[in-house]
Amino acid sequence: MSGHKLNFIGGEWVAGADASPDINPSNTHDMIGEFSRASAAEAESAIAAAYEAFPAWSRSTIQQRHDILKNIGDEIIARKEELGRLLSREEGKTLPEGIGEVARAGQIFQFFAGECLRMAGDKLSSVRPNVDVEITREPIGVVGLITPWNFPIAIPAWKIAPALAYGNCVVFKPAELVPASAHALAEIIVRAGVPAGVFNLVMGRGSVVGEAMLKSPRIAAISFTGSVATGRKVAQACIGSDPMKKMQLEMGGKNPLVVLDDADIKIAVECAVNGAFFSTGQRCTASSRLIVTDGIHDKFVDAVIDRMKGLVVDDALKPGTHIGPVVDQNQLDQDLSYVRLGKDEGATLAFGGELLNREMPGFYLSPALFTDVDNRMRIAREEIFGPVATVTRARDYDEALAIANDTPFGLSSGICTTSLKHASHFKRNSEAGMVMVNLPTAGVDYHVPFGGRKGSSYGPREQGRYAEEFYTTVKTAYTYSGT
Ligand SMILES: NC(=O)C1=CN([C@@H]2O[C@H](COP(=O)(O)OP(=O)(O)OC[C@H]3O[C@@H](n4cnc5c(N)ncnc54)[C@H](OP(=O)(O)O)[C@@H]3O)[C@@H](O)[C@H]2O)C=CC1
Ligand SMILES: O=C(O)CCC(=O)C(=O)O
Repeated sequence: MSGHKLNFIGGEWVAGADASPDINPSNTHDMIGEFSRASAAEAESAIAAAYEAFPAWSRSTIQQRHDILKNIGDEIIARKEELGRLLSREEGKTLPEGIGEVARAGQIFQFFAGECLRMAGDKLSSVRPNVDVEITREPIGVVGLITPWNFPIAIPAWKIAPALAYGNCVVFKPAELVPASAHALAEIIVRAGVPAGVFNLVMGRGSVVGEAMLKSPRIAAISFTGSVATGRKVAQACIGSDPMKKMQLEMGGKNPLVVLDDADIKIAVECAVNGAFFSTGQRCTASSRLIVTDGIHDKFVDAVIDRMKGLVVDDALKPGTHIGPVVDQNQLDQDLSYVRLGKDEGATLAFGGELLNREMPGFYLSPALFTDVDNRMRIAREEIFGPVATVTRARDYDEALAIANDTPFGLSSGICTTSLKHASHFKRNSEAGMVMVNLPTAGVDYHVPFGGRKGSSYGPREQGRYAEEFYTTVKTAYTYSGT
């Protein structure tokens, strides 16, 4: 196991029980490196180290926390090209997307550096005489952060940065598919001067490391992003543990983009293609359901297909690539099985959905567009998490809105229209946590809340100043000052 990258536990870089290879999905002959895989016992020592470090870190000054987070953010931004290349090599999003994601991670750390200084409480009069009431926020303790593979640095950043900013200690378990970005981030965090035990990186399997975190009574809260199935397991474990854990779950989406007759067609096509297929459709905010009114339907579908014909699917690092490979064989199998299912369900595969050969072996799939899709079909209800989108025809705005809301999910939604009346009505009546007007459903700002409703999310919002709701606990103090 010599030469493999190590976990960071209690202030030390330590080898795991074994190691696993990190493979480039654009070229499966390219191994990025080998990364330690922790055992349950190693996960427990990370939790113990975090638990021990918590009393001192929770009392650290806001200046200390600010400086550490700012240093982290500054280094990430200064190295965005190099780190973006690493991210694109291991996850398969294009190089501009990889660099953009790294820059966003840096901005998130810088934002939360500022938030340390802005932490505030409330001072109120009591309903009783000579009594004052103070409401303050305190850190919650050790937080376990479990992240997915599709945003290998931005999602860890938007969990780690607020966790540290508000005085919590962190045990971070990245997805096994993307350890290189997580490890690079950990090196930066360590270099920025975080005291021993405050931040711990525990790479390894969800079923081993993740489960150990869920079982531990020393972890006060879990923030998870990933699939609905795993999210449910996390929720059950958090409720079942003693004491119960606070939890924040970000799960899937089946996000509608409504296109009305009066839409600017160029904007609508760009929103659809970007939202559905960029980042290989592997975004929980992807516009996987296009809901199009009668008058524009045929013109819109033709224009989207024309645009899709010009999309270059190739090696993520190659200049000119618009869409990189699918992340791995499992996800590719899932995407292909939904393409088969769509045809079996009676939808029309209007474009794509084919395996592609490129110079090197990788998981290449042409983006797929289904038309004649009934919203009851499984391809319109279940998250596919690949470059596969459906088009459903609607009579008018009212029917389009009803179809948009008819889903078990509620993460993001969008509408393309030039009508202020319809845009305003949609913003008020869309059953989603994030609503976009003439913008793709994916691609969000880093300083405002992120999260959804229904089956998409559970618990307080992530990101922006709303993040403090999850990463702090409220204390109400009463003082009697005498007569
Ligand atoms: N909403 C979103 O942003 C995402 C949704 N997905 C959806 O999930 C599907 C499967 O992707 P997958 O990566 O397997 O998603 P998972 O939900 O399984 O993985 C997300 C994270 O949870 C960890 N994990 C897995 N099992 C457990 C467990 N029992 N206890 C604690 N942690 C666990 C994973 O670890 P490890 O991977 O190391 O085993 C990973 O770090 C995708 O096809 C897509 O539909 C996936 C990613 C992101
Ligand atoms: O759309 C975005 O910018 C973020 C998407 C995301 O967080 C996700 O897919 O998990």
